[in-house]
Amino acid sequence: MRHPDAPAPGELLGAHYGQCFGCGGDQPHGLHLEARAGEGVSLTAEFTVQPAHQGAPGLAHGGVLTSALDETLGSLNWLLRTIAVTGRLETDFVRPVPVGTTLHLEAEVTAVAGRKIYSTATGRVGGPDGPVAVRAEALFIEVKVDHFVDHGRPEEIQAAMNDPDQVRRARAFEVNP
Ligand SMILES: CCCCCCCCCCCCCCCC(=O)SCCNC(=O)CCNC(=O)[C@H](O)C(C)(C)COP(=O)(O)OP(=O)(O)OC[C@H]1O[C@@H](n2cnc3c(N)ncnc32)[C@H](O)[C@@H]1OP(=O)(O)O
Repeated sequence: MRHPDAPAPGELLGAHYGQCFGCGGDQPHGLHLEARAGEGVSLTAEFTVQPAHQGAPGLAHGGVLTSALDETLGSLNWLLRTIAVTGRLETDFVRPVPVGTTLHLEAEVTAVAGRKIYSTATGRVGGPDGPVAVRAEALFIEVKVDHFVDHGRPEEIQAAMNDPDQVRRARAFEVNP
């Protein structure tokens, strides 16, 4: 399943889009999640809960934690070199996550069937081997670049197509043997 041209284990994966809420470096409101390739079709990522991410006082909002899991699972696309979007995402919230906590995430693809990519992720607190705070199971569906061109707001699509860095990133996903 791992694409032969996938980033090597240990390599930082970078952002798939600068304005992405999950991983974009140019997105001031974002999570700034950084993912690193693992062995096989797996990866690790880290995200530190900021005061802007609160639900209850001093605690992370569940939807923000789900976004971090979604982004981590979506980053597996880099290893498959496939463009895919989240079709289904189920999250278990196991422990509350205080502001200031670094969530240590790991994700892996468990099966691929046609356009369907099944994956799982966990988020641990206190270190990469700490207790599980959140976990998720997901189904991503493979799409073509047209999915974004057809449905995205024209302003952002045009800006993305005029940005050589973005075009290079999108192409990296579309070169499939
Ligand atoms: C210039 C621009 C550059 C851009 C460069 C971009 C770079 C790369 C960006 C990546 C970005 C990632 C970002 C983070 C991850 C998100 O957050 S993605 C955003 C959230 N997700 C979405 O917006 C997806 C919205 N949903 C959809 O568009 C459509 O429902 C989908 C997912 C494309 C599927 O529609 P479809 O293509 O018509 O496929 P469909 O035949 O319905 O389903 C295919 C199969 O999946 C199954 N399925 C579909 N949905 C479900 C479901 N919810 N539950 C169970 N089964 C399902 C179907 O039953 C079917 O199964 P089979 O019959 O084949 O066994």
